[in-house]
Amino acid sequence: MTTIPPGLLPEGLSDRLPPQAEASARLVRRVLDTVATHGYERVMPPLAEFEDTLTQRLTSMRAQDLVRVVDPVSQRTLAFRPDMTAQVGRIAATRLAAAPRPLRLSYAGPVIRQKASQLRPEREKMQLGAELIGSDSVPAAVEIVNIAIEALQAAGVTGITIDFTLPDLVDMLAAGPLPLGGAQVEAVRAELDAKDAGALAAHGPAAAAYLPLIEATGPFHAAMERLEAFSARVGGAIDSRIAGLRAIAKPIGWDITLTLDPTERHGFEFQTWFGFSIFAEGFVGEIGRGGSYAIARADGADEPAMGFSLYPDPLIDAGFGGDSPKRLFLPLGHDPARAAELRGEGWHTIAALSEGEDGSAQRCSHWLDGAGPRAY
Ligand SMILES: N[C@@H](Cc1c[nH]c[nH+]1)C(=O)O
Repeated sequence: MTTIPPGLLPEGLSDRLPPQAEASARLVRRVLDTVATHGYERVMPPLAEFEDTLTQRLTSMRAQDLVRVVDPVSQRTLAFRPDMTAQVGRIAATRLAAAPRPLRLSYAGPVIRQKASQLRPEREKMQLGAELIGSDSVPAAVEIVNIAIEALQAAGVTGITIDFTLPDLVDMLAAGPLPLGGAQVEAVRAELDAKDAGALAAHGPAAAAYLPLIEATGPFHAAMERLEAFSARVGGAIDSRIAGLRAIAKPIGWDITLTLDPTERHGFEFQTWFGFSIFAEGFVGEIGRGGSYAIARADGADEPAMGFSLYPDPLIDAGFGGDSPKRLFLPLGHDPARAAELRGEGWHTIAALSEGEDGSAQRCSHWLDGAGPRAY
């Protein structure tokens, strides 16, 4: 058997080093502190759990996305969590089943997927977020979207774009005013994903009726007008969804760019009537996502919920939040009380352990010369 070099990690798993590890922790702290001010209390589910309990709560959690291991203790298959929302749902449906609703919970931690995405090679990602359990109403969506924005802004993220979507729109239309056969639904969804008008029309007149949805994409207000015109043509079938989207958009600040992609479903496998993606200027791919969904309760009923998750790793990789504090070298024999004061003022101190140490080699910009810091 060949030995594995000590520095080699499995594909898609990596170390975070200084200063990014601290930048990541700081961003997580700021986001969670902000959501806590809105009453969201933190839960810490385990990194792995029984595969069955992880996949039961959210219908879209497909077993093939999971990294699985056989637990030598229980002899059962365990899976690493690919998304903490499912775990929060399990907690809400079991241990906190009797807690008053709406229940507001927050979380942060690594999640692991079997396959990396097309945009990023990592299989382990930091995920953090908030879930509002007990409602999937428009006011719940307003709360969740605005807290997501506030938390990102408090962490220093600028140039935020929110892209709204209606994840179950095609299903709803296919079951109502624009009927489609079983196989046709999938074909229409695929062509809408590809925004391929020609291919959509080629599936026949029933499919072609969905063409205006391709046009109802882009900057929010113009796209909403096209969606309204479409709704009028199908007997006002999606008027209530449109009113919901308008109500959610209304309180969002002018500094946020809003867009609409009503049939976007990538990443919205379990969301119901409302979904949104979060982008930050200069970063490829989403940095967050959220929406409405249903949690399966122990009694078989579904409980409505609304939430968001952030994936801040792309921001951290790009150096976001990496502003390192000033480092001060403390020579042997320094005044510990003065050093404590300076730490209180924001310095990070690096204390000499032996004679002859060089503070600048420890990346210190200053050293403690008597009572005050002096630059190298
Ligand atoms: N956890 C979901 C987003 C979400 C949170 N709550 C509802 N939806 C995701 O990462 O795709």
